[in-house]
Amino acid sequence: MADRQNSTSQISEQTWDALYKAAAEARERAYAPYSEFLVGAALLMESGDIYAGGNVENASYGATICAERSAICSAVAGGARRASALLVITDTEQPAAPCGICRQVLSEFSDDLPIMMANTQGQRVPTSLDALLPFRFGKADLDK
Ligand SMILES: O=c1ccn([C@H]2C[C@H](O)[C@@H](CO)O2)c(=O)[nH]1
Ligand SMILES: [Zn+2]
Repeated sequence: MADRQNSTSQISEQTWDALYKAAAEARERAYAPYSEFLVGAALLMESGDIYAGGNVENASYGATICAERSAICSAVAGGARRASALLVITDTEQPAAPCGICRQVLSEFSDDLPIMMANTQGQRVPTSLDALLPFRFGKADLDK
């Protein structure tokens, strides 16, 4: 298993800055009229391209799509598959972590994924998918 604390250091500060900017812009465009909790996410893909997304809520609350999954859908639609880094931004005192559903969806498109949890004040907390989702269920588990 990859280093739980420091996989974010594999990504340059310049790249994290680019991801922060993309995620913050996507957050501004999030559609969250019900919770008014705007979230932005930006993914660096192995291609080098960055894809971002905001949360997209629905009057049928359970149909809501989180920012992280919105970014994944955008990346897949753009032809990208493997993710190298994720930054998530919220307007909270402490940066918030991706929800459980998003952790599972991110797992489909990455091995260990360096993750930066950020807030609009500019705080950044490093973590990784290995730390947030140990003992993952994946494609290999479907082999009978
Ligand atoms: O990691 C998370 C957690 C929540 N949300 C969204 C879903 C919903 O629109 C709002 C409140 O839960 O925040 C995300 O986008 N990502
Ligand atoms: Zn989520």
